[in-house]
Formats: sequence, C-alpha cells, structure tokens
Amino acid sequence: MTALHAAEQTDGHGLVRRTRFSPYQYYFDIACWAVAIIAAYLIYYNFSLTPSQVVLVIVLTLVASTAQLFFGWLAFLYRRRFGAGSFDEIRALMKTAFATGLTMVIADLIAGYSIDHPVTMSLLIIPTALAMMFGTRYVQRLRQLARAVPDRKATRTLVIGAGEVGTNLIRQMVTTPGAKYWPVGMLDDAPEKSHVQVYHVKVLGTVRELPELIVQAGAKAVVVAVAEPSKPMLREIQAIADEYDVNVKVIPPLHELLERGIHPTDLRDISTDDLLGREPVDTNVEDIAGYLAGARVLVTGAGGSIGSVLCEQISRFHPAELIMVDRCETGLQTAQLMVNGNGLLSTKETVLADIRDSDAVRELFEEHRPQVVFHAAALKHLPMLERYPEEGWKTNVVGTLNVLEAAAAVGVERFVNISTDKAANPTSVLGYTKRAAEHLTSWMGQQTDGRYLSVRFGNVIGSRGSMLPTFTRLIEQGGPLTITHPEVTRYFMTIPEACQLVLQAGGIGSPGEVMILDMGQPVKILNIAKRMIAMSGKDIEIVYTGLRDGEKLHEDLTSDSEDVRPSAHPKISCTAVEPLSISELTYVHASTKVQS
Ligand SMILES: Cc1cn([C@H]2C[C@H](O)[C@@H](COP(=O)(O)OP(=O)(O)O[C@H]3O[C@H](CO)[C@@H](O)[C@H](O)[C@H]3O)O2)c(=O)[nH]c1=O
Repeated sequence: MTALHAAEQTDGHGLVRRTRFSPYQYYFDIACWAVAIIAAYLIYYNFSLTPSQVVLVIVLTLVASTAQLFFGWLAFLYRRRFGAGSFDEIRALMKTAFATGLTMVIADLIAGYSIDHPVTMSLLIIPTALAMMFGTRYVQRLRQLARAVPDRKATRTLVIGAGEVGTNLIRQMVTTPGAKYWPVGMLDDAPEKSHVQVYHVKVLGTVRELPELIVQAGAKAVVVAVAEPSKPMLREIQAIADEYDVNVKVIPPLHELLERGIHPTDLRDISTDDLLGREPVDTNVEDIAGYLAGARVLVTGAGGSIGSVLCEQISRFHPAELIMVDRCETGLQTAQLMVNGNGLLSTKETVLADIRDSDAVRELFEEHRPQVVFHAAALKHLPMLERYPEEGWKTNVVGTLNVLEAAAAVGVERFVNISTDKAANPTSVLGYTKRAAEHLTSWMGQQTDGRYLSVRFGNVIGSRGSMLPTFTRLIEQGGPLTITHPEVTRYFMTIPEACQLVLQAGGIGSPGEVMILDMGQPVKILNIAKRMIAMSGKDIEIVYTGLRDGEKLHEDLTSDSEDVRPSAHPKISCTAVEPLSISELTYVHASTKVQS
C-alpha cells in the first residue's frame, strides 16, 4: 500500500478523508512559532533575558506547539487534505494560526502577569510566525516546481478545462514522477478562466481554437478534464483529434472522481459509447405512468432489440398485463428474461405469432384485449429488403395493417407505431414500407376514437445486426472492415433512451401524428470505425464498398414536405402524417418495386 493510499479512508458517504498525520509540515510550523517568539522577546529585551523570561518563552513555545497541533488537526492542516500552498491550505493555516495566537496571548496574560512587557508584543508574534509559515510553503512549492521536469518520453498534452478537475489533474501530472502525459497548456471557454495558470501551464485559448493550439503547442494528446463532458463536445474533440492524429483521453466519471480524486493513470481512451451516446433524457414519469399503470399492454416485435427493452421499461410502470408478441421464439425468451427474470416461455404473456397472419393476430387481440399497443415488429435490414421487396411489403405494410385492424376491433385506446428516419424522404424499400406504415397508422387514427400515432427515430446503438456488432465481429476476425462510403453519417441514440422517448411520445402524441425524437448531431461512420480499430490495438484494413441500393449518404429525420412543430417534450417534435388507407397506398407498393 502506498503512503497516499494509507492516508485515505472513506467516510460513510463514499468521500475520501485523508487521515494520516503528516509530521514534517507540523515541525516546520512549530519551528516558525518558536523563532517568532524567541525573536520577539530577544528584540524587546535587548538580547538579554532573565531566567523567568526564558521560562516564559519556553512555556509560550510549548503552548503554541500544542495549540497549533490541536487547531491544525481540526482544520485538517496536517492530514494531507490540501495541496502544498493551495488556497485551501492557506485558509486553514490562517484559521489555525489565529486560534493558536489567541491561545498564546491568553497564556502570556496568565503566565507572564509579573513580567513587564505589553500584550501587543504577543500580537506581533502572530503575523511574524504566519509569514514564516507561508514562506515554508512557498519554498515547498518552488521545490515541487523544480522537481517538475517532464519525462523524456512523456506525451505533450493539452488539457481541456481549467476548472477544479483540470487544475488538479495538471498538479498531479506535473508532480507525479514518470507521468506519461506532460501538460503544455489548458483550454477553457469561460472568459474568467483565461488567466488561470498551474505551475508552468497556462490557458492558451478556447476549445474552438483546439486545431491551431494542437499545432502551436506540438501536442500529441488531448485530455478532456471536464467532470461531465457532453457527448457532442466529445465527438467534436475526437473529430479534430483524428484530423491532427492526436490521442484523446477522458477522465473517470464524476462519482469515481469524488470517491478517489483524480490521478493521471485514471485517464482512459474515448469509447464508442462516448462518441455515440447522448445526454440522458429527462422523462416525465407522470405522463407515462398515467397510461401504462394498470393497463393491458401489448408489444409486437417484443423479441427484437427495441421491443425487448420497451417491454423491460413498460414492466416498471406496473401494467395490469404485458403481452409480448414475436414470431421468433428465442427473441421472446430474451424479452421474458429481461422482464421477469425467467425464460421458461410457459405463461400466456409470451405469444408466438407472425403479424403477417391476420387470423392469428386477430385472435390474440381478442384473447388479450390490450388497451395500449406498441408496434415494433418489422423487417429492418435495408439491403435485404432491396433484394426482397415483397417481403418488406408483407411484414411492414400488410403486417402493420393486420395489427392496426385487430387493435381497432378490440378498441385499443393508444397505438404507437415504431417508425424510422428511413421513412423521411424515403429512397429504399425499407423507407417506403415504413412510411406506408405511418400513413396507415394515421388513417386508422381517423377510423377509431383511439390515439393512433407513430414515433420516428434514427439508428439505435448496438441493435442486433447493425453496424456496431458487425464492426466488432469484423475486427475480431482480423478485418478488413467494410465501410460503404467514407462520408456516410447516421443519427444515433441508445436503445434505452429511444425506448424512454417512445413511451413518453405515447403519452403526449395526438392521433395522426408522427413524433420525431431529437437525435442530436449525426455521426460519421468512418470515425466510429477508426475509433473501434484504435481501441482494439489491431492493424485492421478499411475497405470502401460503395453505397448499396437505396442507402443514403445522410439520413433526414423529416421529409421536405413535412411541417414540423414542437411537442410538449423538448426532445420530441411532431408532424402530421397524411392518413392513407391500404388501397390509397398502391403508389407506395409500386415504388417499392413490388409489382402487384
Ligand atoms: C453493417 C455495415 C454498415 N455500414 C454503414 C451503413 C450505414 O450507413 C451505417 C449504419 O449501418 P446499420 O447499422 O446497418 O444501419 P442502417 O443501414 O442505417 O439501418 C438501420 O438503422 C435504421 C434506423 O434508421 C433502422 O430502421 C434499420 O432497421 C437498420 O437497418 O453504417 C458500413 O459502412 N459497413 C458495414 O459493414
């Protein structure tokens, strides 16, 4: 165990208290008191002290030493809480010295009543001793600074953030012998931080100036020393770093920092989650709980990546019944495991049915009579549907109609159709068929009293068969990694976040609407691939295969013709979708290259 760790002890709240006594600074401080007391008496009595005055000097020094230890302990001065010469240490030192000085004045009054000297003399001792204590700390800092020389192999590093976290990190980097990263400058957007300096490290500019500052400072690494950096900020920094061939490091999450402080060895690479993830959404639980609690809820496609997480989240709102429908047995088992913690598949809550089978769908709705439906069942692989458009039509359009009709027949009150950004300005069979499902949902909203609406969002991170697991496999296999186009971008969201917003949208949407989730900024697929390769430490080749039929370079969340309005939730906007019955959808059928 290192001396530092031996000095740490966690309190009941998980915060670190440093408890070990640090004697050297205490010895220096009592030496300061002794020198100040002796000097004051010698000077006042013309360098000739009587025996009783010598005794008084000894008594006062002993009193000062004891009081300094007592008050210093209370103020954590000798318990390694503060950095040497830090503002916090100076404040604790001043409190301690004044309390000690006051004790000494009282002792002087009591013990020295028979000796002829003014009390103001004792008062003069306090600033003298304090000035010397400041001095010892200043010397200590100078010594630290002199020792602070970069390791020859250390990487020149820019630190983003000149707040508590950044400045503490720099102190640690500079004073840790053999540290791998050597700070050469800080960046901060706050004007009040523009003059911050820690040791030799100054604020060189703002985050916007990162590209120029990387070049100017000859930096080879950037550390994001911001307690909770936003995902868009991380993405932006990573993009710049990729361009300038600079390594990006991030610090541990805030709760870990609170537990054990910051140390250069805690710096870690930016992950794909950092790049793809987004800020947590603020979900209004009342809106959700109101329509799910005590309701019979049915989810189609419950075995899929989105359907299963939806089921898991719905179950937390205590529905009267949660019916999970899928045509895939294994998917149903996964969903059951997530919801109930068992995968026995022996109860009525799991239903094996294909939405293409209108009779089966009608029967299951008649049996369970759901009040709320989330329709997540769909065929989703864009290139596959380009090759088998008829299959896309059967599941995504006819299957959706089957579910809508069965829902209307049993009086479903709320129907949420899960759509995709591919349905906006569609160019693929997947897009056209999902767009058709939006039209049908809107149309059914007109035929019933229920709220029938769609929710549209972009790619979800790590869904089964999507880019992220595919890249992982390709890297495991040693590559090459196939990228359709170097410039291709997609909007990303985590599955739990998408599901939360879907539940929220179901609470606030009106019939005939498409609720569009705020997906943040699109992310370049090539950057993700490069990051994954860098994290694997392998030498993986990237090959460009060309955009596939129907695949867009950049997705849109809304069609050009759509009039988008804000909704009651800041992360959700909405637009009306034209209600079209199946017979009116023939043009869609034709565009999907499916000849009827
Ligand atoms: C698998 C793979 C993908 N890509 C590219 C193609 C896309 O531009 C991007 C993301 O690919 P995928 O994860 O397959 O997602 P994408 O084609 O956009 O479509 C998905 O995302 C949609 C959401 O918009 C879902 O509705 C679809 O069901 C789903 O298939 O990465 C590559 O460059 N190389 C690859 O090997």
